[in-house]
Amino acid sequence: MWRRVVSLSPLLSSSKSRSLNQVQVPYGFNACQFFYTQVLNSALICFIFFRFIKLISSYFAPSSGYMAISFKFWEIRAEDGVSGARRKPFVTFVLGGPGSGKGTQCTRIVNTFGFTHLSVGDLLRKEIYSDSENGSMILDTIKEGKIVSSEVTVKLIKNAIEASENRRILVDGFPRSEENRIAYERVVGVEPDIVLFFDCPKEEMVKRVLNRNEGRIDDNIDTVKERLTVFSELNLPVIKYYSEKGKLHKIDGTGTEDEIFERVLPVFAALR
Ligand SMILES: Nc1ncnc2c1ncn2[C@@H]1O[C@H](COP(=O)(O)OP(=O)(O)O)[C@@H](O)[C@H]1O
Ligand SMILES: O=c1ccn([C@@H]2O[C@H](COP(=O)(O)OP(=O)(O)O)[C@@H](O)[C@H]2O)c(=O)[nH]1
Ligand SMILES: [Mg+2]
Repeated sequence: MWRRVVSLSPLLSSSKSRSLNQVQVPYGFNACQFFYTQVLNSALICFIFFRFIKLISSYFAPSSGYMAISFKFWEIRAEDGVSGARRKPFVTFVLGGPGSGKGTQCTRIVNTFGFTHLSVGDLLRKEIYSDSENGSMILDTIKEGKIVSSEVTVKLIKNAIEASENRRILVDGFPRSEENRIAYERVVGVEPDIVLFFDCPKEEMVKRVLNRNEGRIDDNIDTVKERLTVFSELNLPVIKYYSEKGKLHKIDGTGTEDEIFERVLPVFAALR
């Protein structure tokens, strides 16, 4: 009996237990040998079993507790700029000009597909009111319709992604320039999985922004004009980049909110 167990446990049978085995007491009760073989074997099997379950669940059950553990692992690796392969969060960038309906459609995607919505504009506005050292610079930049430096924005996004327990994340309104995009990839270490672009005529965007009625300092005709120029000059190249990479889903942003969402649904159909 002993011989059989020991021969099945090459990893656990130490040279000591093997020599004991060879010298004598192969059939007698030996507490030390019993521990090395039976108890440690069971522990090893349990360990391997749970590692296996964890690995499987990280691939097939994104919202499970095990996935949360895997996500933490990704965070640690992302610090080094290393892509965590399939363990990373599932990130969707949501792009479009001012008033194209990004925020509105994000709310629907959240409700239907369980994403967490990170509006980068909202993150920046929070900074203004939280008395942070960058507050006044952000306020001035938003008022002028320009783009806040990548150093500030990417840090806010990275922190928000790391704070999220949810693996599915919508990054709304970013990257707004090629420089933004490159900085994000350098700091966070991964590319987005999907990029949505709400394509809307300028006159419609201006009309929506001027009717938005949220008390925003940039919802006025002068700022919106500047934002449209910035959008054409700096944001369109980003959209082109993702289009060439085959990641872009261009959505017609005209019509009712319902009609637009109908066009969004197929993009995420596989995630239902
Ligand atoms: N399909 C639509 N038709 C008319 N108004 C819309 C539509 N989608 C959004 N809006 C309104 O237009 C304004 C801008 O929408 P929002 O989602 O904030 O756009 P963005 O985030 O791209 O600036 C909001 O007041 C919103 O309620
Ligand atoms: O990545 C970003 C996102 C926003 N902004 C600034 O925040 C403003 C408002 O952005 P938001 O996405 O809230 O506006 P929206 O497009 O939804 O109207 C922009 O015009 C920019 O000045 C920025 O600098 N970088
Ligand atoms: Mg918005």
